[in-house]
Amino acid sequence: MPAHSPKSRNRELKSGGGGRLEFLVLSKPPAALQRAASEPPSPRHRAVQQVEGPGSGLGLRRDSASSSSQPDDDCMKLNPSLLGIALRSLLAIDLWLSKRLGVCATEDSPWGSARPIMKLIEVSGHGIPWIGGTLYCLCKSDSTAGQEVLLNLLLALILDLVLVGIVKSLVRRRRPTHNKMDMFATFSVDRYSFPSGHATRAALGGRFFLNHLVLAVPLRVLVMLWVCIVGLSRVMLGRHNVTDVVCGFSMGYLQYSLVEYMWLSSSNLQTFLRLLGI
Ligand SMILES: CC(C)=CCC/C(C)=C/CC/C(C)=C/COP(=O)(O)O
Repeated sequence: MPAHSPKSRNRELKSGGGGRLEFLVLSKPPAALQRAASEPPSPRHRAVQQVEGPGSGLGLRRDSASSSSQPDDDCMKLNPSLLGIALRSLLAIDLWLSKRLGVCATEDSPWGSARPIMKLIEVSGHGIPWIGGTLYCLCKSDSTAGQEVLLNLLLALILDLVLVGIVKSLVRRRRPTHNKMDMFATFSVDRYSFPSGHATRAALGGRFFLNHLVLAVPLRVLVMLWVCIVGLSRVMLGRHNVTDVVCGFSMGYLQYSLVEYMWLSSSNLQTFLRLLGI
């Protein structure tokens, strides 16, 4: 008998033909399939429906009676895309890895004794010392070149706070469950974790330092090390998942490029300050 005869198709259908069945549905719904749709769901499919809930998009909802009225929509649901599977796998790896790396999440964690030093690193990447420090240096600076760099840094840090706040409130990804929320001076959006504001600031500030300060090689290495340690400490403290930090680094890196692109020269700044009446 040929492999794709109607009888063999029906046999696959009755034996719950798996992925094969999905292709048959995509091409043209045979009469046997429509009959199957009106039959009560098998216990296995009922269980899957309960686990995934409605709208999970995993494609096993073909069994529900209502689905026979919208065959085109069903075709989409029956075939989880490769991208979807890849994203789900990445997310699962991210959660697993972040939990394993969250060794300083509480005092009772395996590396709980290193928590104070991790929190010190957290302070070094916090917005208050960065913005406060830049403002202080700006007041103390007596050269036009220095003022220009510092004012651009200040604007960059403010832009970073705004952009991170916007992305956090759009994505609304919860912080890891093992995180103990004992951070100081947070905004309300900081209950969300994507992207890591410390990581964006570290990448932005690190690039700023490397490009605008004349530093000896050991100091340049130290700056890069600090950026990496800030990122790692976010995951070790349980504040973030790995993807929050990786995306935070990318976002901070891009923000620096944006700041370079929109760089305000000292003459522009003086006009700007005059407009503000300062
Ligand atoms: C000068 C002034 C008003 C600064 C505000 C700085 C401030 C409160 C920034 C928030 C920093 C923060 C807690 C970010 C969250 O970082 P994640 O890495 O946990 O996303």
